[in-house]
Formats: sequence, structure tokens, C-alpha cells
Amino acid sequence: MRAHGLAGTIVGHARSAETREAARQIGFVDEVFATAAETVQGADLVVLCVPVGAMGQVAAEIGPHLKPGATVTDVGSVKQAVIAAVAPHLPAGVHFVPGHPIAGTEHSGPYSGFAGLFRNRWWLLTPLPGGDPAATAQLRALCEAIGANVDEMEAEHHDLVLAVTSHTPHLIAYTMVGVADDLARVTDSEVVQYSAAGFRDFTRIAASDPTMWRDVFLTNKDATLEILGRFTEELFALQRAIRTGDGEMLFDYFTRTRAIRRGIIEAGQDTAAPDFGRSKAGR
Ligand SMILES: NC(=O)c1ccc[n+]([C@@H]2O[C@H](COP(=O)([O-])OP(=O)(O)OC[C@H]3O[C@@H](n4cnc5c(N)ncnc54)[C@H](O)[C@@H]3O)[C@@H](O)[C@H]2O)c1
Ligand SMILES: O=C(O)C(=O)C[C@]1(C(=O)O)C=C[C@@H](O)C=C1
Repeated sequence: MRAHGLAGTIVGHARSAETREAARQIGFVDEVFATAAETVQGADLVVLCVPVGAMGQVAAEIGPHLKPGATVTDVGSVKQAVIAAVAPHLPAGVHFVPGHPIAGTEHSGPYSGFAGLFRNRWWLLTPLPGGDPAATAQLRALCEAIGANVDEMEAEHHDLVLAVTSHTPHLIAYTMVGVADDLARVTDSEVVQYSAAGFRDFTRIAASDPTMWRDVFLTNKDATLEILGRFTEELFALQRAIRTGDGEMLFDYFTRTRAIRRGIIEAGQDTAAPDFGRSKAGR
């Protein structure tokens, strides 16, 4: 917001004095406050950026101090649980527009943010039924001005989609790295030394913040368990193909998944992948 000149004054709150000082030094806030209540006073827009499990507590702290007509949004990775935790604490006349930028890294804390983080990434909004359309439109315009592509969907649908595209993949990465760690026949130094690219990608994901991800799984329980059930079924099918030497099944399966990867790259959603001119050539 600062880089694009989209806000007059940006103020922030963090629990630790160290984080507040870091935020001030980096310069992405004009002022920091030791309490959430002080921070939101007079604010037109309040963005809640705490782990999903802490959203309710912060909403309870700020509720009585919000300006009438203010908009509250959040960036939580799960939407139904955040809505249930936050909405009851917001007074009438304050607009709540839940949101989720599908952009991030395995890093946490004030030094991990950067102005281009949201560029060409999706930012999903899950407006509440009966909410103020003008507040949603204003937030959409802000996200777009930051460089994001905005889509709106129901919170329940969001949680199922993200269970497929983000939450279960994280759980699988955590598990794979845990498996490597547990395997007595492969020493830790071998895991580090010979770590192949695929495993290295898993370790990056598995280095993500434990509090954030604990809360994601505890609050998006049903959708994650559903997708995990399907994952297990597919895994057993692949396991069987390997055991029975069914190369055709494996080949067809990997051909299908390769097409999904190519679709993501063609949609411009993999910022890490080198393009090598492929998309231009239409291959
Ligand atoms: N990291 C990502 O990739 C990513 C992407 C999209 C959305 N999110 C969501 O954004 C939110 C914040 O994640 P982040 O990556 O910015 O984490 P972060 O660790 O960088 O920031 C979270 C902050 O919340 C503070 N906090 C924790 N519990 C608190 C409490 N009870 N009261 C007050 N403050 C508290 C922490 O001290 C920390 O300063 C989460 O809800 C997460 O699901 C994260
Ligand atoms: O690239 C990463 O490090 C991420 O995991 C970011 C990522 C994801 O793509 O799954 C993680 C959680 C979010 O809620 C949104 C984005």
C-alpha cells in the first residue's frame, strides 16, 4: 500500500516491542502501538494479520474501538472459522469483508513482507451475505491496485478449494520431511547432502510457521480430512501400480498431472518457474 501510495497513514500493532521496532525501522508503518485497541482508533480500514486461531481474540480487543463505517478485513488462510470467530465482535455499522491473498512464503515476521508479494497473485474475498457491497468493491479496488487479481466466493467453497491447493499439500510436505527425519538408515547428513530438488521443495514448505499451520489444520478440519481421504486412496492406487508393475497406469497418471502443471504455468501463476519462452511458443 505504501509503495503504491494507497494510504494516507499506515499504523500497526504487534505484541512484541522488537517486532514493533522492526516494522518502524523498515518503514512500512508510520506509527506502531502496543495495543490493538489504540491502533484501530479512527482507522478507515483494519487488516487482521494474525494466525487464524488468534483472529477472534484480536477482534474482541478492537471491536469497541472501531470507527463507525470502518471496514475490517483479514488475510487468514481459512475463512469459515475466521468469520465465526470475528463477526460476533464487530459492532453494527462496521463492515466486515473477509479475505485471503494466495501469496506468501515460508518466512514469517516483518522482514518477510515485500511490496511485490501480491503482484499477479489471486486475492480471494468471501463477503458475508447481506454485507455492504460498497465496502467489498472498495476493498477489491485496493487489492487490485496492489497488483492482485481478485475473485469472490463463498467461505465454505474457499475452504474446500484451499484444502486442495494449499492445506493438504503442506501437510504432505510436512509428512515427507518427517519421514526422512525418522528414517534411521539414512543419516541426517545424507538427507542434507543429497537432497534432490523435489525434496528440497518439500523442505521449504515444511519450514513454514508452526503456529500458522497448526491453526490452519485445526480450523479447516473437515475439508482437509476430506481431501486427505482422497489423497490416501490415490496413493494406494499408485502403490498398487508400483507393486504390480503397472507401468501404463503410472505413465497415464503422470501424463495427467503434467498437464495440470503446464496449465498453472500458462495461467502465469508460477512466479518461480523459468519460462524459457515456452508460453510464447505455445508449447
Ligand atoms: N505466510 C503465508 O504464506 C500466508 C499467506 C496467506 C495468508 N496467510 C495468513 O496470514 C496470517 C498471518 O500470517 P503471516 O505469515 O503474516 O504470519 P507472521 O508470523 O509473519 O505474523 C503473524 C503475527 O501475529 C502475531 N500474533 C500471533 N498470535 C497473536 C495474538 N494472539 N495476538 C496478537 N498477535 C498475535 C505474531 O506475533 C506475528 O507478529 C495467518 O492467518 C495466515 O494464515 C499467510
Ligand atoms: O509459497 C508458499 O510458501 C506458500 O505456501 C504460500 C501459501 C500457499 O501457496 O499455499 C500458503 C498459505 C496461504 O494461505 C497462501 C499461500
